[in-house]
Amino acid sequence: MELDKMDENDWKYHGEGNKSLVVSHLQHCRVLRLLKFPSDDSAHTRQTAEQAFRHILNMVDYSKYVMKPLLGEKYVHSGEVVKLPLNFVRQLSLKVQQERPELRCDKVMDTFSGCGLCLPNLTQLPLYHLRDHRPPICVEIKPKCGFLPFSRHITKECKRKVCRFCMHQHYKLANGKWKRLSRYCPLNLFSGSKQRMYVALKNLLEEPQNNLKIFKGGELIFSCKDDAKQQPELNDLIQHLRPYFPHSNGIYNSQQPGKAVLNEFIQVICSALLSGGDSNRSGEPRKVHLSESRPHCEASPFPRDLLRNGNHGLPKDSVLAKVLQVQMLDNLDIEGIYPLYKRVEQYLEEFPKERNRLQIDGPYNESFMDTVKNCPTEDDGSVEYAVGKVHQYRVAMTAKDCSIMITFAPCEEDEEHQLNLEKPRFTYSISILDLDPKPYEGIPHQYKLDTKIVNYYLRSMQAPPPSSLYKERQECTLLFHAV
Ligand SMILES: O=P(O)(O)O[C@@H]1[C@@H](OP(=O)(O)O)[C@H](OP(=O)(O)O)[C@H](O)[C@H](OP(=O)(O)O)[C@H]1OP(=O)(O)O
Ligand SMILES: Nc1ncnc2c1ncn2[C@@H]1O[C@H](COP(=O)(O)OP(=O)(O)OP(=O)(O)O)[C@@H](O)[C@H]1O
Repeated sequence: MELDKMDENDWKYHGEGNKSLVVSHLQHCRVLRLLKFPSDDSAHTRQTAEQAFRHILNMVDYSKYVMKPLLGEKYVHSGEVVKLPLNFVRQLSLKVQQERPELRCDKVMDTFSGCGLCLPNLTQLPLYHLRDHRPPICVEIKPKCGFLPFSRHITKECKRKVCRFCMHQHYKLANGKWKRLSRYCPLNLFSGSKQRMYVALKNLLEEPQNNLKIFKGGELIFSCKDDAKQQPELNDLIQHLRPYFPHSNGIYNSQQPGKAVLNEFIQVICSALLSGGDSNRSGEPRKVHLSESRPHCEASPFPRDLLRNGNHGLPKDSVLAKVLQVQMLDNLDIEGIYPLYKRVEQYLEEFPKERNRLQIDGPYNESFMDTVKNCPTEDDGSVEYAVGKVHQYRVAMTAKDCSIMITFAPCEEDEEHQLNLEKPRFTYSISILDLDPKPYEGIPHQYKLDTKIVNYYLRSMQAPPPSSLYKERQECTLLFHAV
C-alpha cells in the first residue's frame, strides 16, 4: 500500500463498532481501522497528530505485548499504525457516510489526525479465490462473558446463578437498544459441549443483535438489521450457504433442506471453535475445566436433562479456551475491583507523578505484562496489589468484549488446516479481533452499570416480560440434531 497514493475509490465501507469504523480495500486483503469520536466532542479535534499517533500505537502495543501472549500468537493480528493523507481520510469519510447504520451515526470518523490502523482483512482467505468459485464464508461472533463470577465480594446472589449477558438483555430491552430478547447464552457457547454450543449458535442465528455477523467473500450477508424491529433473513442466509453444503440439499431431511444446511453450517462453526487443542499422550485433546465457576446459567432456556450429560470442558488450545482464560483474570468481579480502584485513586491524588511508574495509561509493554502475570493472590494492602488487580481486570474486560472470526472455504483433500468433518471439507482460519485496552477511568462506570443491570434484572423477574419478546419463528426454528 503506497500511502502517498491513497485513493478513496480503492476502499469501501466494511463495518463499524462503538469506537472504530473499518473500510476494506477493493483488491487487496487489507482493512483500515479508523477511530470514531462523539460528534459533540471537540477535545479530539484539538488532539495533535502526534497524540493521535501515540494513542493508536498504544493500542497496537497492547494487542502485541499483552493480548497476543495471553491469547496465542496464531489468533491475534496486531496490525500497524499508518499515517494517511488528510485529504484521503476526508474524502473517505464522505464516501462511507451513506453506508453507515443509523444507530452508529452518533459518532463521527476521525478526519483530523490522519492516523489509522492497517490490518489483514480477516473475512477473506488470501489467494483463496484462485482455487474455488465459492468465496470464503466468515462468521464473526462477539461471545461476551463466558463464566459466572465466583468472587467472595459479590453481594447479589443472582450474579452467581444468572450470567451477565442474560441479565443485561433485560436492561437493553428496557433502554430500547434491542426490541427482542436474545436466547443466546455465552455459558452454552463456552461449555465445550457440542449440544450446548449448537444451541448457542442456533440462538445467535435467530437473534444476532451485535453478537453475530456473517460475511461471504468479504461482504456482509447476515447481521442484525439497521432497523432493530426487523428480523434477519434466515432464508436468504440459507440460499447463500447452499452451495457449500451440496449434499445436505437432499440426503437427509429432504422435507426441510434449508434446515439441514443450517445444521451443517452450525456444526462447521462448532468444529472450528473446538479445534486447535494439542494432544496429551493418550491422543485426546487436553481440556480446560472451570472448577471455580458454576457451569450453567439459570436464565438460559437449555433443557435441564441435557445439562447432566457430562462435564465437557474446552480443548486447551481452542480459541474459546484462550478467550475464557483471559476473561477469568477478573476473579474479584467489579465489586471487588472498585474498592481497589479507589485505593489507587487515593494514592494518585497524593502522588500524582506515580501514575507513570504504575503504568496506569501504559505503556503496554513487557513490564505491564509482568504486573498482570505476577500479581499476588493475597491483598497486602499495598497500592501495587491494587494496581495489579486493576490491570488484570482491564485485560479481562478486553477479552469479554472481543470478537472471534472464523473464515472458512471448501478445500482440496491435502490441505493442512482442515476441519475434521466427514464431508464437506473446509480450510479455515480463526482470529480474535477488537483487542483494545479498556480505559482505567471506565471502572466507576462499570461499577454503576453492574448495579443497574442486576437491579433491573431482579425487578423484571418479579414482572416477567411477555413471551412474545422472544421471537417465535416457526419458518426458521432450527432442527435439533444429535451432534
Ligand atoms: O459494557 P458492555 O458489556 O455493554 O459492553 C459494551 C458493548 O456493548 P454490548 O453489551 O456488547 O452490546 C459495546 O458494543 P456496542 O457498541 O453496543 O456494539 C462496546 O463494545 C463497548 O466497548 P467500548 O466502550 O466501545 O470499548 C462495550 O463496553 P465495555 O464494557 O467492554 O467497555
Ligand atoms: N481485521 C479485520 N478484518 C475484517 N473485518 C474487520 C477487521 N477488524 C474489524 N473488522 C470489522 O469491523 C467491525 C468493527 O470493528 P471493531 O469491532 O474493531 O470496532 P470497535 O468499534 O472497536 O468495536 P466495539 O463496538 O466492540 O468497541 C467488526 O465487527 C468487524 O466486522
